[in-house]
Amino acid sequence: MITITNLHKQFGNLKVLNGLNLQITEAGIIAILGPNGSGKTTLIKSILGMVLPQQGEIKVIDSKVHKRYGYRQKIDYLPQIANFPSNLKVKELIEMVKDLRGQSPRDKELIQLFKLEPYLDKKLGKLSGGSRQKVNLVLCFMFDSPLIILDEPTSGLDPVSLIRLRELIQQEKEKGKTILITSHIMSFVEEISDRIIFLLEGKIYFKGTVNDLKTVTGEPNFEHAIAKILTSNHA
Ligand SMILES: Nc1ncnc2c1ncn2[C@@H]1O[C@H](COP(=O)(O)OP(=O)(O)OP(=O)(O)O)[C@@H](O)[C@H]1O
Repeated sequence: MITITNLHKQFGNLKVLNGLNLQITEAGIIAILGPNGSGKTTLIKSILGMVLPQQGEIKVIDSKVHKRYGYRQKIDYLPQIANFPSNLKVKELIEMVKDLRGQSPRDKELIQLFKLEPYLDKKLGKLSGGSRQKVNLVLCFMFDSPLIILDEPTSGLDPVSLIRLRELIQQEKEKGKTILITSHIMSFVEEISDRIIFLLEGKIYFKGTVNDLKTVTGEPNFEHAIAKILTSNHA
């Protein structure tokens, strides 16, 4: 599904990705973890062709991504920060995205799931952070793509919405999709992930299951296992 070879990305003097190699061949839920600033979003944006690396090759669903964007039709993406036009109403934005994408959407079901009906006539600039995130989720899950990339999907959600999101992600996984996800909520990552990828110093430091990480670090608690990697590497 995704093959990344020798990926280098720096912003000015700051080396963020430094010869990163990654292969994702199996479907399922894969969490991309790492400390703040370790390059999770940069990696995701490189996969999406939104960040152009200095060196390296990325293939997604058998297409090389360099300056070709057709493959994005096969990806549903939830950005970490959604810059919605503040004067647009929720329903107007949803309609606009539906027109742009031109695929059959399932917006109604998702609006119901996240209880967004009372907000459809409200302007996006007037919504709370959590409600904006729910709109972001509706836009992302509205289409039926084989690859889903979620950058901090849990951001701002209340516990009930978190449970609904978790169920939704599980349902998408059961359809045989590949789902990449970043989150700083370790309990969410532990519950949902089939595999984790840990980024450190511009490379993949660890790849395996949550249980593999616990074994390798000798820490039965997931949060402590992550902390052990960070403290032993002075990250
Ligand atoms: N467009 C840019 N211009 C300059 N520096 C950038 C740019 N985008 C990212 N960076 C820098 O690259 C580094 C990696 O950023 P990135 O957002 O990929 O990290 P992250 O692992 O997703 O962090 P977080 O956990 O805080 O979301 C950071 O130091 C960031 O400031």
